[in-house]
Amino acid sequence: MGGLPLKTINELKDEKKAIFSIKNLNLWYGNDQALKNINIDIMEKEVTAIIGPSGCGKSTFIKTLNRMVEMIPIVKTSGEILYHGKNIFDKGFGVEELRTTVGMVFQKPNPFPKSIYENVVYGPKIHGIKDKRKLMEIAEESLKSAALWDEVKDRLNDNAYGLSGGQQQRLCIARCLAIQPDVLLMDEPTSALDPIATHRVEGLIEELKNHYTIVIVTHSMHQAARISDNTAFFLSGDLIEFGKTQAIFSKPRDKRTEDYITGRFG
Ligand SMILES: Nc1ncnc2c1ncn2[C@@H]1O[C@H](COP(=O)(O)OP(=O)(O)OP(=O)(O)O)[C@@H](O)[C@H]1O
Repeated sequence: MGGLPLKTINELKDEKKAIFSIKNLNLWYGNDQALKNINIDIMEKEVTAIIGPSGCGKSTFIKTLNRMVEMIPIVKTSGEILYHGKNIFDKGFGVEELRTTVGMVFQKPNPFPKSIYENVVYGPKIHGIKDKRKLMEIAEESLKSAALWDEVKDRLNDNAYGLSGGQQQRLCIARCLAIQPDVLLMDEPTSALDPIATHRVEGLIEELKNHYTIVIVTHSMHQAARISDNTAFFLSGDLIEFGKTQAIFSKPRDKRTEDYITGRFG
């Protein structure tokens, strides 16, 4: 019987799907255009790094993915962002749900002024989980996934502000994981951390990508090269180049990308 040729394992591996498909995305703050006709696919269970000089639109771009940027009243957008095939800008699209499944970790760790435990179970409690045993299970699992459990298991009721910066950032990651997101947006998550804490969070990101899709804004070329699968280089609101990180860093197609990654500007 005839039929389609069997696919090799490598071909099957390459068949990851796009979680986000961004099509002709434009964004303005008042009259100033910050994103210009962006087209990019964010692939499932891969790390996509967003790089580029200060003010090029990196943060704006990732905050558009969970529609957080629209909290700023002067923001206008055009184009489409398909999330699992549905346009997030469509009327009736569930923004609250989007912000649950697309979690965000910020530059500076921002735990709540509550205990370590309460920080992690905050989201699940809001989503109606009341059972104490279930909440404890979620806390343990999330803290383990964020590689923090061993350091905090004996002091879950201590205030989160007593943790180091690196621990606070991993706690914020645990807080995101507790509501079972499928995407993690990270806006320079290690810029406020020392090299050892940075190393731990980078190791954690490599581990997390087995389960989650990650988009990370970074100013560190080394970090982008070390931890990402794909890299997007932005300049003045334009997406100059996007592709496999290895290719971008070894053979950039655009002279401007090359100048940026070799430190000639930015
Ligand atoms: N709330 C705002 N109101 C008006 N303009 C803004 C606002 N936020 C950002 N912008 C402008 O949009 C452009 C892109 O800013 P954005 O913060 O996205 O850049 P970035 O690449 O993340 O910069 P950085 O690396 O310095 O964090 C800049 O010109 C910035 O001044």
